[in-house]
Amino acid sequence: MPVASHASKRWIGALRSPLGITAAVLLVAVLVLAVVAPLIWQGRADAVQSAEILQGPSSAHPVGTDLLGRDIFARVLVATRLSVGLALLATAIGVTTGLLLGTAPVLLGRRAGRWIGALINIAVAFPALLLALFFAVIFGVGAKGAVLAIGFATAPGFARLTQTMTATVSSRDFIAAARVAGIGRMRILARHVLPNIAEPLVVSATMAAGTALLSFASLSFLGLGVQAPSYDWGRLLGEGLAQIYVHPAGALAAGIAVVLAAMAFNLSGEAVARAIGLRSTHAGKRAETATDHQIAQSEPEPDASDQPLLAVQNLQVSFPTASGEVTPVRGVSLTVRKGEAIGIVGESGSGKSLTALAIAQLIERPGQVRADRLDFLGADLREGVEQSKNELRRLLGTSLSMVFQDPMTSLNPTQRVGRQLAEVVREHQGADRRTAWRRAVDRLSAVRIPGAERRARQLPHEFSGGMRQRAMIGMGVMANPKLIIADEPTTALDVTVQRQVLQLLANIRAAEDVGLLFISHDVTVVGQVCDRVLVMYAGRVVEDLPTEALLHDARHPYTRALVAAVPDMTTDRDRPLAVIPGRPPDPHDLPTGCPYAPRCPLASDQCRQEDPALTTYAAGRRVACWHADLAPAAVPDNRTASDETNGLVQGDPVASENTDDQIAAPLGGERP
Ligand SMILES: Nc1ncnc2c1ncn2[C@@H]1O[C@H](COP(=O)(O)OP(=O)(O)OP(=O)(O)O)[C@@H](O)[C@H]1O
Repeated sequence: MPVASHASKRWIGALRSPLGITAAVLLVAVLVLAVVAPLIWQGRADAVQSAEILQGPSSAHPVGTDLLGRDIFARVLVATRLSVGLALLATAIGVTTGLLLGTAPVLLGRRAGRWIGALINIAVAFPALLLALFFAVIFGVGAKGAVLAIGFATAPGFARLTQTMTATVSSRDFIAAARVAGIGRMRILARHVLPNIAEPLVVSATMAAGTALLSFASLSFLGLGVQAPSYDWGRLLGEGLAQIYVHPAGALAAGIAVVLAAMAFNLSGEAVARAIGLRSTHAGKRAETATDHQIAQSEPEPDASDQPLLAVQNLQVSFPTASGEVTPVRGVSLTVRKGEAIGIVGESGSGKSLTALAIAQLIERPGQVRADRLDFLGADLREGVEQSKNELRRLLGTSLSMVFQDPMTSLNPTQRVGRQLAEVVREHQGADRRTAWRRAVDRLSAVRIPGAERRARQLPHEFSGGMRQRAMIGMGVMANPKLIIADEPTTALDVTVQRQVLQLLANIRAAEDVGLLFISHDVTVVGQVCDRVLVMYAGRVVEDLPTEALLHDARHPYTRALVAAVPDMTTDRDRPLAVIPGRPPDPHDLPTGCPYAPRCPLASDQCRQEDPALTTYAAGRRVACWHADLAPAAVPDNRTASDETNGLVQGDPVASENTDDQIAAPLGGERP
């Protein structure tokens, strides 16, 4: 298989390098000696020969003899088992404890995680050897105490590393998708988090073994580790040091053994890191060229006939700040019916994504979601409302899909695509492995991935950007969702692939009668896909209108400015693109009155003093503007001449101020 052969080539390459060869030879020698040395040389090492006390090196005793005439070389070889064995045991204790502490935030939730994080921070601040000495005193003198001491001293560093990497992986979209899919914490940890952090952990563990070996030798040397009559390298070093002026070779032998064994572990860690480093560079390059997003998934639930799929009233999302609270979503109301596509459009920061995340129950503490109503398929999703968590989890997991935007984080890079799709039906429908796999291949074909059977066995980096996105949509429809929430699903794609993906979403909606909540900053794209459009500004819906009305009958000056900023075939290409001047307000510092007033060409004193409510002025049409009636009823055809009326300025969006927040028309975009 190409993946396997590629991976094995890298490992073979790393193993054949001078570093790889040295590390492998040293490690194998140390491990073999640890096993066989006591079997072969134990008798010789323990044989007391009073006639040969403190002899120098000779052919019979290569590094001489000790105070009791015992052969030091044989003793150093025999001590390999205890020295290496105890170091490995201490490392295992350290790694396990570190893993448990580092993954605690994922398993126990944020609050417990914060306490444990604080504990780790305190522990990490102490040098490991100092901690080892501290624990050695607590656990008592002897090998057992030293193992525990070194193990617990290793744990904080490992916990910190695990915690950091877990947090990084946890913020990626495939984890959010798994959570929407209702996959439990333990399983997310085992299937999605640990495989993605395993490689650096293995490298650190190998290097930690080298450090544990040195620490153990130090404790034994100080008399806190292995006690007579047992002996390890640390103890032999101590004994040899007493005679160093008589014959230095005796002391050196144990010292060299410690150095060589520690090198064996550290170099092995380096070699593994290099093999992985090659791989990450490769994967990174592939990922850079990829573009896409992601879905979580779903499964059929009997639908209550004409009840809306999703009913949201006065949704608010807040976060605590140093001076109180900021509320980036300030009272959004919307309804999505079966088979209906609703678009949410607005500039960056208007609260579109937070609205989607709040609906999918993905706002994490300390974020707070409040709503007068938040019903999905008749179930009340609001926090604190008496609901069985398991039922809610199942409902969201089976009936709601999320498609995310981020091209880099859409699929779990360590799992084959087919397996990721199959997991959805295995989790919620208890399908057996083969059935789930067949369904995954079937869904990949349904989203027009050629050679679905073969592709299902590949890893995400082998897919092109558009293909990964289609695979994500395939995952989204693994279990027949009732609602798909797509957050900027085509932003990172080129125009052709974008069109294919939009078509695919439209087909799925038509064929499966799925509701779609489609979020985009691009009014053109929303116009192509949706039946209705909600325009968001500063955390509120400022206009709600059918897509047909978007072009010629929008009433809010902001909507009109968004539409007018999109170039079309009649746009004068010699003039710079039109942009909306100024930037959206900061949710921390909203102006009094209508938040759009500072940018609005129609703003009056009333606008600057009173915030207009979203008001229904015709069936299915709502607007929040004091001057909705004054606004020209349509965008005139000659948009260049009318840009001023729409509040646009001519300017190079790249060169002008506040570029990021302005709507620049997509290249090659079409009018809705
Ligand atoms: N965890 C958070 N804590 C505090 N503020 C947040 C948090 N997440 C988002 N915000 C703020 O909420 C506002 C709305 O964010 P949101 O991501 O919903 O915007 P958006 O309209 O989706 O923009 P974009 O198109 O760039 O994704 C932004 O000002 C953002 O800085």
